[in-house]
Amino acid sequence: MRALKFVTGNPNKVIEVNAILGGLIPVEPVALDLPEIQGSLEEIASDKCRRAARIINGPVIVEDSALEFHAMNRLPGPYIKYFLESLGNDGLNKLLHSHDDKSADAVCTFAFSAGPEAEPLLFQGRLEGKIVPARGPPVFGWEPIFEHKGETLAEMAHDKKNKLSHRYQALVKFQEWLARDNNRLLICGQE
Ligand SMILES: O=c1nc[nH]c2c1ncn2[C@H]1C[C@H](O)[C@@H](COP(=O)(O)OP(=O)(O)OP(=O)(O)O)O1
Ligand SMILES: [Mg+2]
Repeated sequence: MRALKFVTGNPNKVIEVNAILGGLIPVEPVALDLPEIQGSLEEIASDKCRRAARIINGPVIVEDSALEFHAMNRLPGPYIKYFLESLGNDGLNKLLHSHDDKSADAVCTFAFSAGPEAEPLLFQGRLEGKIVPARGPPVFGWEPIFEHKGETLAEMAHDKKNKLSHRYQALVKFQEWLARDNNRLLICGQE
């Protein structure tokens, strides 16, 4: 089977995507941190995917992750990476100090393109939670401050995160699409 290229600068995403897809299709990471436009989650993921398809010149996936604070009209949203780099998990908590509503959504938008001429297809997943002072190992991004049903993502066992996360929800939709028609065969060829 041909491997499907996954263009991302984030090794933690690669680990999770491989764990979630569990060998259904072979995924080959391409370590590139592509530029990201401003816009809706869908516009950002589609644009990143078009850039990736031009570079790879063949089938490719990318994903964009957002963190939406309900009290802040869903900001930082797709700009969470820069907020996290500038403010840290502690600073992200402080943004919500004056708000009673600490609820937040983690959103993952996967985009697949068959090649440079093709329009990207989008698969989005969402996980509800709330922003709390950091708990658990600070290994991956904002995991320590995103609590879902009493546990932060950093405290949660990896197996468990990978069966309920925003990334999992998005990949369920991608797997449904792969299972339809001959889509998987089209991308990966014969076994
Ligand atoms: O499950 C997650 N749990 C905790 N943190 C997470 C998660 N997923 C993404 N993150 C962080 C990484 C980055 O700080 C930001 C998303 O930004 P985002 O542009 O999508 O990721 P990135 O630039 O690291 O990699 P890429 O090259 O695929 O764009 O949220
Ligand atoms: Mg990025």
